[in-house]
Amino acid sequence: MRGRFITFEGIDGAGKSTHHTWMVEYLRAKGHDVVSTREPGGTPLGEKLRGLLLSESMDLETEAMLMFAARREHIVKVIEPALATGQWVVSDRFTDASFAYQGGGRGLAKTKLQQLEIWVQEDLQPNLTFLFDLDVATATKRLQGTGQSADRFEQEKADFFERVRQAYLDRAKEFPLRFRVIDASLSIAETHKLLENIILSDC
Ligand SMILES: Nc1ncnc2c1ncn2[C@@H]1O[C@H](COP(=O)(O)OP(=O)(O)OP(=O)(O)O)[C@@H](O)[C@H]1O
Ligand SMILES: Cc1cn([C@H]2C[C@H](O)[C@@H](COP(=O)(O)O)O2)c(=O)[nH]c1=O
Repeated sequence: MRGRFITFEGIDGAGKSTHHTWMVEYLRAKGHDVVSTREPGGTPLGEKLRGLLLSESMDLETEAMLMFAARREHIVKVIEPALATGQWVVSDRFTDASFAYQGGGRGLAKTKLQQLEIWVQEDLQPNLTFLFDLDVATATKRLQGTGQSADRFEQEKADFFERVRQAYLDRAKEFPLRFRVIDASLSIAETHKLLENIILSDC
């Protein structure tokens, strides 16, 4: 049986990596064979592209195409082979991030993103996407609390993240069957309970 493909999305600092890590452990404890991965990244080439994307200044269309180039490598080398053998793939970000960041945040035309999506993904879509929705001020405070230096995206201003947040919410409205919007202001323990209930009823 084909595995399930679950993605985690949200603005930087919303908590998706925290919950992604928890979900991978939760599913493994339930006996699933889980591939834990992330974007940009997930393959040796994808991780090299991630290094460039998170640090080098570049043209917006170059940025979008590099995100999708890393994604193509990820799909062909990791995601599809895993799903085909019944493994579950749990990814910290996927294509919704391109619509939110390059589309909403930076203003790249949606039609261009849609063309890249069809080219790179063919018929592949996640079975389930968790969107961690949080106000920008709280997300920024959480990021500052980690004490880590900010990458090229995290250095963007609040209005950029307001647009990214709105683009994610628009995307969730467009694909209501796939998305579950999570109030990311809940405590970590409350969120995990919520995720557990969703997984038990959906999968
Ligand atoms: N529900 C929560 N309540 C309070 N703090 C939280 C919550 N979820 C995560 N955090 C904390 O917020 C910080 C950022 O969390 P995390 O790295 O998971 O965010 P993220 O959305 O993955 O960010 P990025 O996309 O930049 O990696 C961490 O210190 C984490 O412990
Ligand atoms: C997949 C993808 C990612 N991004 C941005 C969003 C984040 O700021 C970084 C990845 O870092 P994270 O903290 O590990 O989530 O990349 C993007 O702009 N477009 C994309 O398609």
